[in-house]
Order: sequence, then C-alpha cells, then structure tokens
Amino acid sequence: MTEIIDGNEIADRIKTELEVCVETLSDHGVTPGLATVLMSDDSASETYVNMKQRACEEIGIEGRHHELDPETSSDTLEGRIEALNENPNVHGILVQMPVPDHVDEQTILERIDPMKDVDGFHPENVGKLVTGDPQLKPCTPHGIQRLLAATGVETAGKDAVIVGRSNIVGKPMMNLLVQKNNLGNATVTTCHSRTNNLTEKMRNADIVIAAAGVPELIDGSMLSEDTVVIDVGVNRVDADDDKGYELVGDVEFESAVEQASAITPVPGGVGPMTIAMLLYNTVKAASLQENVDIDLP
Ligand SMILES: Nc1nc(=O)c2c([nH]1)NC[C@@H]1CN(c3ccc(C(=O)N[C@@H](CCC(=O)O)C(=O)O)cc3)C=[N+]21
Repeated sequence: MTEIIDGNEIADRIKTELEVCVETLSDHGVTPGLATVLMSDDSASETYVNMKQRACEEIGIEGRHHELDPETSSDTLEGRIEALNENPNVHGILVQMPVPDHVDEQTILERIDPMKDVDGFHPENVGKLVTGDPQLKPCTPHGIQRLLAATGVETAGKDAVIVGRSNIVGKPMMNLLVQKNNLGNATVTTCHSRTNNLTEKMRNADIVIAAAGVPELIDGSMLSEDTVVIDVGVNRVDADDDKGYELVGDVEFESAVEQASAITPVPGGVGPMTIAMLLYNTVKAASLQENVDIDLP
C-alpha cells in the first residue's frame, strides 16, 4: 500500500516541540520575533505571508508584518531591512519572494544580517551549508529531510533524484542530502530543463524530489515501484468551479500514487513543513542571539 505522507501531522508535532523551546526562552525573558516583509500585490504571496504570521502566533513567536507598496524603491526596502537588522526584538527577517522587477533579489538577500536570515538564503549561510556546517538551513529542503526521517525513509546509500535546480529548493536539497550525517549520505542527481533522459534517471531513483515549478510535470509512468515521491510544487491553476484556482503539485498525484511506495500530497505535504522549519529557524536564531541554550527538536 502506498503511504500518503501527512505533512500537516508531522509539522504539528514539530510545532508542539518548538512551543516548549519558546517557553524556555520566555523563562529567560526572551520572546522570539519574526519580521516578514511583503512588497507585492500578488495574492498567493499574501496568503503565504499570512500563514507564516498565523503559525508564529500559534507557538508564541511575535510576528510583525511589514507591507511595502510594490513601487517602493530598492533603497527604501534596504533601509527597512537595515532597521530590522538593528532591532534587538527581531531575531528573524523574511523578505517574501518574488520581489518586483526593479528590485534585485540578490542585493536584498545580502542586506539581511546572516544571523537573522531565517530563509537561509544569504551567501554566508549558503556557504556554511555547502561546507557542511550549516547555521540556518533553508526551510523547504530542511523540512523535506525531517519529513523523510519522520516517515522512516532512510537516505544513506540511496539514490535521490532532484528535479529542479533553484537556489531555494533544488541546490540546497542537493547539498543537504549529500552530507555525511544521519539525514544525508545519499547519492544525489540534480536534474533540470536541459537534462537528457529524465525518465530513465527517475526510474532508477529510490527518492524523487520534484521541485521544478511545472504543474504535473511528473506522472506515474515515469516512476518505478518502491520510489518515495516528494512533491514540492505549489502551482495555482485555473479551476472549473468558482473557487478561481486549484493547487496542484509538480507530480500528477492520481497516477503517481499507483506507483510510489510513499508520496506527499499537495496541499498537506511539503508546504506545512516549510512553515514549521521557518519557526524552527526563528527559535534557533533567537537562542543564538540571546545566548539561551535550548533543546531544539
Ligand atoms: N522569502 C521567502 N521564503 C519562503 O519560504 C517563500 C517565499 N519567500 N516565497 C514563496 C514561497 C512559497 N512558500 C510556501 C510555504 C508554505 C506553503 C504551504 O503551506 N502551502 C499549503 C497550501 C496553501 C494554499 O492553500 O495555498 C500546503 O501545501 O498545504 C506554500 C508555499 C514559501 N515561500
């Protein structure tokens, strides 16, 4: 029987454990603070930022949301980040991506104090991840590692195929899975739009991680039995009913579920783990900045 991996349940377990960490910090007079910055009218971005703020509230993190007009200059945005870097009540800063075209994403990421970079996107944190000494790990790939561990999927010695080479998922996922530790030790192949024989590579994989951002790119005919399928896609496509849109993954669930040994659904798979690991990073950042020892889950 194919196991449908319940990301909501695993994320809730981690959140419950993080709540205890927040209480310990509170005993030391520290309330972890997360600042989110949104500079877009995009309704998906708004939804995601709201979800992050609500999750903070649930476990006692102080969330502060900053909304900037999409026309705001890069200088103004950078000034806002600078103020957050200097604010001692703010332990984590997240600038929601994408930013408008007139703002250079990399410039913005480099302005965030690496100690407050709860996305793990700053070059200093990327470098530490690659050398095997990560400080704040990117939320989605870290969440996927936790998801695999919680499901009892061993990564050591396994062939993992990642489809997608983005800086936020594909590349950090590759670096985490190849590392010499109990959540790594996999043999990793990173595929992308110029990969030849993608199907052949996926058919030989023990674990497939779909992070291309292409709706239903992968179907059951491209997978072998016994493959664990992790679907990172959160694509909004037009729906027939009056809801306006439907959320679909990078994997065609109906056919893939017939082949896979385990699979994450969309929604309810990787998404909730991303948010749980954002809370994890915020709690960790607070503990490092305030010199309070806590037992992170
Ligand atoms: N600086 C930055 N950091 C991010 O982490 C970041 C970002 N920018 N920009 C956009 C993406 C997207 N993202 C999601 C997180 C959770 C869900 C999630 O929980 N989704 C629900 C469904 C939500 C729905 O119904 O739309 C689920 O999969 O169950 C989705 C998407 C974080 N992102």
